[in-house]
Order: sequence, then structure tokens, then C-alpha cells
Amino acid sequence: MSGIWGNNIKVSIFGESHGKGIGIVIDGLVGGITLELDYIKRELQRRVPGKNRLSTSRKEKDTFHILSGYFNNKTTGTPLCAVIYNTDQRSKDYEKAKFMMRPGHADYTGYMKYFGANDYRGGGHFSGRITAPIVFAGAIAKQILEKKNIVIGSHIKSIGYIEEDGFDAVNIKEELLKKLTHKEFPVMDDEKECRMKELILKAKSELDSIGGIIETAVVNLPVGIGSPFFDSIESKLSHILFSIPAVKGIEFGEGFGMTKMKGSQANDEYFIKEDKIKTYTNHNGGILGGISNGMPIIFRTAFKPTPSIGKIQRSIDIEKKENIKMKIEGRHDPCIVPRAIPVVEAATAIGLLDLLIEKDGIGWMI
Ligand SMILES: Cc1cc2nc3c(=O)[nH]c(=O)nc-3n(C[C@H](O)[C@H](O)[C@H](O)COP(=O)(O)O)c2cc1C
Ligand SMILES: C=C(O[C@@H]1CC(C(=O)O)=C[C@@H](OP(=O)(O)O)[C@H]1O)C(=O)O
Repeated sequence: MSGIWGNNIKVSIFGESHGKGIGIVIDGLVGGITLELDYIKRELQRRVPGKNRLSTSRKEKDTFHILSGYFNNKTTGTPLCAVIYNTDQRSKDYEKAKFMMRPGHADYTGYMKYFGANDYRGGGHFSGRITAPIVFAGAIAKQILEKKNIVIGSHIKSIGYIEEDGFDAVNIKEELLKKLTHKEFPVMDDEKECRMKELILKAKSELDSIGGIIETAVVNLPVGIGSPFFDSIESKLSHILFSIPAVKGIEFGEGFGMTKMKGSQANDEYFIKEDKIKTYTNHNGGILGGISNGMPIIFRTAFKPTPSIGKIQRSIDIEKKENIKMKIEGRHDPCIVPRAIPVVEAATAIGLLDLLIEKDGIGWMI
């Protein structure tokens, strides 16, 4: 199992959804960074389960406890470890379905890989809950980036077939990105917001679930970040973003849409204004050759519908080796997208921080 990610900044996550707690160790932060703990609290609250009807009804406060690496309001430069205790587990939902493999979840693959020793309660280490520590680390990375004016923000591009317009890939403003991070359901078009919410509630009432797409932008990232061959911005971000449970696709810039364009349409032509080099369009999402070109970074992350649904489904009992019909009980997100937004932003911040340190050294952080 690989619970460790990164080169210049290393994160190591641990925990299970129904165990004592979950957490993260962050290695590579320079000593002397002043951290705003309220910022971290706000980010965790954006992801917290149980706050409304669009979410699982499991209620966790997601209060964090910093065990090391932080002293007198500053990082010490030694590994920073934070723990979030689990408080609202309801393991009986899982006990009776112990050997029933939920379609679409990691029950079967986890059972096979770990010889049945995996903690199956609440999906164990495969639970979306394990993204809370990612948000913790991301909130530190975001603070470091924001001090350099690098801002990350996202909106819900689509839920099912309801879709709103994308970001203006050339002129996206940091004020809009910051405003979106303060919205509970970050959509730019109010009418679409209502329809998206209705669609999630409809899926829930039908004992079903629904997926969607998150679009993310990063502004003011300097030119020259990204380290080809294998640490291109796309490869670095994809590695960490695809680690988020339920992510099934990522596209940068126009992505798959570029296959339908001609070179003359897809190329972003250059111009110089007030000594700055820019492009008229931004179909490449601010990345060329794996390196930032100074235009906004734009990408979209696709989330599948939540696997645990209340409808009766065909499956197997892995112990009895029998075909069964199963009805999943418990408290599940009817749609993962709204709570995954701060997770995507956190993963982006950690990925970019790793690349920024690679280019400008550990001292860049303060
Ligand atoms: C924030 C978040 C919340 C999630 N909530 C649920 C949930 O309530 N029920 C569920 O079955 N899956 C949920 N998932 C998705 C599963 O954890 C995920 O589908 C499962 O681990 C299998 O991984 P895979 O979909 O990447 O193959 C959630 C994921 C995230 C990121
Ligand atoms: C607890 C969280 O979400 C959980 C993610 C999850 C899954 O299978 O991914 C399944 C559910 O767990 P449980 O059955 O224990 O309620 C969600 O509630 C969280 O995100 O903090």
C-alpha cells in the first residue's frame, strides 16, 4: 500500500473511517511559516459530512489536533502531524453486510488485495473520509501559495446532465475564485444551482446517486513551473487528483474537446502587452510541454455517482461464494461532488507546492 505522496513535500496519510481516527504527516515544510489555524478550520468545514440534505447524514466535527511540527504559531521544519478523531461511526450497518461486496465500492478489490484483513467498516481506508487529512494539508499549501498571490478556486461544472458555462479561461479573476470558495454550493449561475440541487435530491429520493464535474482554475502561477518528463504539471496533478476516491477522469484545458479542433483552432496565439507575454486563447489550460506558461491553469475533474445506493442490486457473498441480492443501508452522499470541491483544491495546492519547491527551493515558502 502506498500512503505516501510527493518529492519535495511529502504527505503520508493514515486511518480508517470507523477506526479511532484519520490523519496526515507532512514532511518538507520549511521552519518559520506562520499558519492561520482558522483558515484550516474553514477549509475542513467546506468538506465536513452531515451539514445538509445533499450530504451523508453522518455528523463529524472534523476538529484537528496538531501533534508535532508546529510551535509558537509557526512551523518548526520537522514533520507536521495532525489527527482528526472519528466520533460518529455506525459500524452495525457494515457488520451484517461484512461479506457482501458493494458494487462500485472497493469492498471486493480491498478484500482480495489484503486477504480479507481490510477494515471493511465504512469502506475503511478506501472511504471518502480519508480526504479530510488531504484538506488539512491542502489548507497549509493554499496559505503558502496565497502569500505569493497564487489563488485556486473551483465551481461545479455539471451534475448529471445539468451543466453551467465554464470559466473564462483567459480572463478568470482571483476575486471570482475567492468568492466561489465561500459559497456552500459553488455555481456561477443561480438557476443552474437550483436545478443541480433538485437533481441530487431526486436521485436521493429514488434511492440512487449521481455524479458530476468540478472545474478548477489556478491564477498567478509563474511561468516555468513543472518538471518534464515525469513531473509535468499534468502528470503531477493527475497523480494526486486520481488518488481521490471516485475520480474517474481529468482533462486539462479543452482536453478531449481538442480532438475535434484543427491546429489553427487549438493553438493559443501569443501577444505582448505592457512587457507581459500572454495568449489570446487558453485551450491548453496554461500548460505547454508540462510547464506553466503564465496563463490560468484550467482543468476539470470527473466524479462518478456514489456507489453505495439504496436500490436493490445483484452482488456476491464472498465467504459463502453465492450470488445474492443486496440492499445497502447506512448514511451516504447522494452526490460526492459538492463535498469534493475543497479536496480537489487541496490536492492541487499540494501538487503545485511540490513543483514550486522543486524550482525555487525550500526557502521559497517564506
Ligand atoms: C468526499 C467523498 C465522499 C464520499 N462519500 C461516499 C459515500 O457516502 N458512500 C460511498 O459509497 N462512497 C462515497 N465516496 C466514494 C468512495 O469512497 C469510492 O467510490 C470508493 O472508495 C471506491 O473508489 P473508486 O470509486 O475511486 O474506485 C466518497 C468519496 C469522496 C471523495
Ligand atoms: C464520513 C464521511 O463520508 C463517508 C464516506 C463514505 C465512503 O464510502 O466513501 C461512506 C459514508 O460513511 P459511513 O457509512 O461511515 O457514514 C460517508 O458518510 C466523510 O467524508 O467524512
